[in-house]
Amino acid sequence: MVSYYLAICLAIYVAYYFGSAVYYVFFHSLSKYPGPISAKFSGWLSFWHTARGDRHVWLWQLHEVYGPIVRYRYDSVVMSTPEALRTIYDSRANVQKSNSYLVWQKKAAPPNTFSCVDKLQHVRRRKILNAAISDKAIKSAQPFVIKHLDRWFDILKGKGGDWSDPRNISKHLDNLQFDIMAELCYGKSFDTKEPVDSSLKTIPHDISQYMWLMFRIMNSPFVHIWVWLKPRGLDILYRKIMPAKIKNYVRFVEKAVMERLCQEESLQDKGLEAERRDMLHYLFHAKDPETRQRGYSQAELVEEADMLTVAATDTTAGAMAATFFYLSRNESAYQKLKHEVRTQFADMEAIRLGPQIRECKYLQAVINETLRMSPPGANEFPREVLLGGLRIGDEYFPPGVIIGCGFYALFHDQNVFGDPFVYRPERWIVGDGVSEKDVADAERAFAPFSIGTRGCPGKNLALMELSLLFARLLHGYEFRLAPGDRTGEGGIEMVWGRKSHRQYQTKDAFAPIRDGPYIQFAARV
Ligand code: HEM
Repeated sequence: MVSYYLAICLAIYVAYYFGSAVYYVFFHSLSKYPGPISAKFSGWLSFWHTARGDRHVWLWQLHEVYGPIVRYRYDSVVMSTPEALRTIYDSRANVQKSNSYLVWQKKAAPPNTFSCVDKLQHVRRRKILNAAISDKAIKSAQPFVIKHLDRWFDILKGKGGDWSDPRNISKHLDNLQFDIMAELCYGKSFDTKEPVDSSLKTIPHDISQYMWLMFRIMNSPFVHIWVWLKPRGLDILYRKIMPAKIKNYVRFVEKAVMERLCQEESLQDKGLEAERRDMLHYLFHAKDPETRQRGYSQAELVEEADMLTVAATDTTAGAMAATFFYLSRNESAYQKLKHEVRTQFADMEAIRLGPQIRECKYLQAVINETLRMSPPGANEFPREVLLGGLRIGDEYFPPGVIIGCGFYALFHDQNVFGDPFVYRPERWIVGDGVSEKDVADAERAFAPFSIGTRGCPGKNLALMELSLLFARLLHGYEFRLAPGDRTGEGGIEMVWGRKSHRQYQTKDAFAPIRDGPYIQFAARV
């Protein structure tokens, strides 16, 4: 009897699956768009590439085969034109983050700024966050950043004029960036970069693993069920079965933030000014622009500080690792950058935010070109079209459709960049065969921090860190690729789009999962 009912259930399920497949392939509003046949009625192909870590490359391949608009899931399309980029992520676009972002919320409430989907709720949260990561806050963060950078150079450099042992730069940068963000967000230096054993050393790695897991869930065919179950017991269950390391980390963050908040509260009660002006200080004092009351409750502060650390660690450390990869393989770029910083600044002390560093055009070009070749945010940042629909050029997308622009794919579009797999910082500087129009066209197709109200609030902090790191390093030290190292390179045996040994290969987990290159350091002689 049981097997009879099971057979009926299975038959209903199979009939439903085939019925909906026919609907999605032939009658859905996206059926006119090209794409792989299995992607037209399911999400499994997208999930398969997510699980392999090559989803960003796969989206690029799809555009190469099918053109600028591709249906890559039954309910989703990607576009790879500058116009699509500028329309979809514009503040006024009639879209919101897709519901799949809800997988990133640890608890249903309070949501953090990143995973908040509701547009109105996000506007309020974002205004408060902008006040906390203002230019003033970034300037106050500078001494903390410099302190960590200089100590990091000191740890990595060799003795005298000798080259140091080869260092896996990804691992060292994870620890550097985590120390910087912990100092800014939790008000504590965790010193995971120090050459001593510490149980905290693996935390950046644990954060990457957490992102890798969540990104796979976000792009899985069962994401809607996951999101539905979250407030219905899944969050509690997930917290229980969370890997011990992540659990420890979450507890650790809560404790650190609470301690720091107590300090701020006690100073406020005594009417004293805080000496430490880290990001947590600004988050604590951030006001809701409408009510003029404190912007965050304690629970929201913990959530926001944690979110900032996660959002900042792998993205910025990934961009730094990629810059090491490209500079250590491009002698001319390395020499030009070294020449620029050594002529622009009399000594390392002078290397700070300000007009002098803004004049380092080659430094900015190196950063741009790295973020183009290896964008830390490489996916298509999916958006749901809202009531009223969305028009992009001649295309109309009805409400409910998911739309995005694959950042990696667009930044490697041959129509815009000509030689997209070649590392050429010069493409960002007018002169030497590069016209103003060339630079303007490239800039229009390039937004590694995204744009609009959901663009990255940490952009200036990340750019400050990248500029200070490479300007100070090349002023006071030398570095080179460890002889024979090939870690992180593409290769002929890899999939189409990963074949160049001069491109840094990463796995997309919303932020990049990476390894190498191995770098040697020496003091300037
Ligand atoms: C090179 C480094 C970085 C890159 C390339 C980058 C890129 C991005 C991109 C593309 C987005 C949009 C994501 C989306 O639409 O889903 C984003 C959002 C965000 N980023 Fe960054 N980011 C970087 C560093 C940082 C840093 C240092 C912080 C914090 C201090 C940060 C905090 C955030 C937050 C909070 C959001 C969500 C904003 C919102 O939804 O309103 N990021 N970032």
